[in-house]
Amino acid sequence: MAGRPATKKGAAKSSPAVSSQKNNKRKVSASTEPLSKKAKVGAKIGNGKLNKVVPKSAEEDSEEDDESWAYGAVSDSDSDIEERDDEFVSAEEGSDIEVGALDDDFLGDEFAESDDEGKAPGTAMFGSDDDEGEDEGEEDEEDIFASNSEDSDDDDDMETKSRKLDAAAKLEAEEAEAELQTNIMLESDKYVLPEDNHEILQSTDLQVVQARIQEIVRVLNNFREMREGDRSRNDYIAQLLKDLCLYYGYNEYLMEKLFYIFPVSEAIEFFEANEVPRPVTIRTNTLKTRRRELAQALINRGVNLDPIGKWSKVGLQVFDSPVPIGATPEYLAGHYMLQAASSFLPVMALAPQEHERVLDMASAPGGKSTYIAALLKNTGMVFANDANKDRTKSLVANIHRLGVKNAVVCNYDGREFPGVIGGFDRVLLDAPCSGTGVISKDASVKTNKSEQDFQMLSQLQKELVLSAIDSVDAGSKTGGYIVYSTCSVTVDENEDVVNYALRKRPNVKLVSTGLDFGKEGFTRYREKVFHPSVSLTRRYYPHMHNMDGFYVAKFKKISNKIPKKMDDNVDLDEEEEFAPSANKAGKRTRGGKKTEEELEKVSFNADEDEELIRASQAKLLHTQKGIKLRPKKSEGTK
Ligand SMILES: C[S@@+](CC[C@H](N)C(=O)[O-])C[C@H]1O[C@@H](n2cnc3c(N)ncnc32)[C@H](O)[C@@H]1O
Repeated sequence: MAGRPATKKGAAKSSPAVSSQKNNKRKVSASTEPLSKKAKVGAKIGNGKLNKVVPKSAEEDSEEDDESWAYGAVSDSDSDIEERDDEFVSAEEGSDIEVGALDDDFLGDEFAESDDEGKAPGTAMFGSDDDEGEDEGEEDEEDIFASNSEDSDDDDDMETKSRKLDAAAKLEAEEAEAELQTNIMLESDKYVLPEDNHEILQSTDLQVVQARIQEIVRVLNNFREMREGDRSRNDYIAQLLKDLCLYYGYNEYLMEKLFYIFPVSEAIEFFEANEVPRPVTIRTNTLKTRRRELAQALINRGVNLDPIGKWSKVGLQVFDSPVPIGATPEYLAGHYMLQAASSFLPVMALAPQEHERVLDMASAPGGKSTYIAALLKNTGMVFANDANKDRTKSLVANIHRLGVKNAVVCNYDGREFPGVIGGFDRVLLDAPCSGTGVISKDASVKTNKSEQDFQMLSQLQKELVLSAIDSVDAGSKTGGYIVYSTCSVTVDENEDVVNYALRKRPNVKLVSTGLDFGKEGFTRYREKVFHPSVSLTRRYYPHMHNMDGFYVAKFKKISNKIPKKMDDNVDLDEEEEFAPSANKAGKRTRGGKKTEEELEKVSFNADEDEELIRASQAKLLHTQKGIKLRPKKSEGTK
């Protein structure tokens, strides 16, 4: 088995469990500040306190309520890649918050962490946020939240107690570690793998499985000392994967894909965090109100809330509410959007500037488009596109509700851009994805994704990201940026796509997302090696950041010219060769059809991709128009 990805030291630190299904409750958990010591969703297995949470049933589709997320291209229900309207999970088990009938764009999106554990994320990350006029009155805001917080003394007390407990636990762990190093290993400490598969298959008792998981993790973490005889690491891992599938209910393919993203103990934390709902969060619509006014209005209705964390000036975390948070008068008046904290991140990375033209290529139901419009202060233009016509209904509804006046809603396959219109200052591609970052919202992801789904999604994402890049004007005075994001944690849908874009479009480079928390994107993963700049991208995890799993990458387009031959071995350090020409930049068609020259430039014709593209087009024709193409005869076939 190939080696696991290199991770930063300390990243895999296992933490005491603090999560429970009540983790939305202020007294129990922290805010959606990136998790450090506080509120870290925990390795309950490691602590022998595993608490199985019954997966939620799949949410019903709802036109009004559809949430912004993942999935399937322009395919319909027979597609392998389904399109789903995920919505805010109302009345979830363990949550006191009813979202109500009108909830909208939750998104299967998610969240982030600090690179240095325990380091508070910076406050002033985004110039554009400052423009929202949120600075003044911050003290007033604090007063509001302080008076809303009956528990603040308790919290202080709890914090002190919690610090003491942390210190005691640390000491104990150090002592235990020291003991391990000095004690002579007893034979009985070694974990003997069950010899025959029959026995393994029959041991479906979750307590037995849980105990075995604990044991194997213990052995893997101290392999030299604790392994039995000449058993290999792979023997133990094979058993562990089986047990994890059984325990958490994933199919083997997905389990393996997710498992290798993390060091062993951290993988367990990730799976465990997927069993717990993320905090309920809302985004203040600054086109209509300010955060402190909104907070006050909701507090007056008995809502218990707090700012989402220092990293956002518009987010609020709702701990509990006596009223459905998706049907308050403030909600109906468009003062806020129900939106996962993680889904703020790509828009913050995009950092749209007033008067710009921005394309949101896959935008329904509009959580991010409406945030972009708010940052533009209703100036400039947001093209909110989505390939799924049904989903554009909720997009339009949200645009109206939130008072967005600078949006154009369109319904194209994103791959048709920039043929539809190009020359944008910025493009957001919040791509359709597998949703592996939002398993806590939709447990069906655990079993309904096959290898083929991942291949198709990754292919679609690659095609879309090239279109997104080609739709931006490198000569934009204020912009020239593309943000790619997904609510998935798999490497195929993230680093692999970004690396592909770098190879196929040497006229872009990766730049910092401007998000000062989140784990670095991988530059190697198992047998794959990516461009070093992929470390500028950011990963967000439920167990680390208490947000949905998410990924954000930001490109800067440096030229409108794409070299004719897109050589896979192109040396990205030679990108100067394609340095922008200010004159040519202005030539990009605005609002019209692509010229022949442009079509040629953006054509996607690498041999290696031909078959996949053809398959994807055939599928599209079949699902959309009912046309079935005959399989192409390969050479030599009669
Ligand atoms: C993650 S969701 C977008 C969520 C949205 N950005 C938001 O914040 O509300 C992905 C969207 O991509 C759309 N989609 C799928 N295939 C597409 C394609 N080929 N072109 C454009 N949109 C597509 C889906 O209909 C879905 O609405």
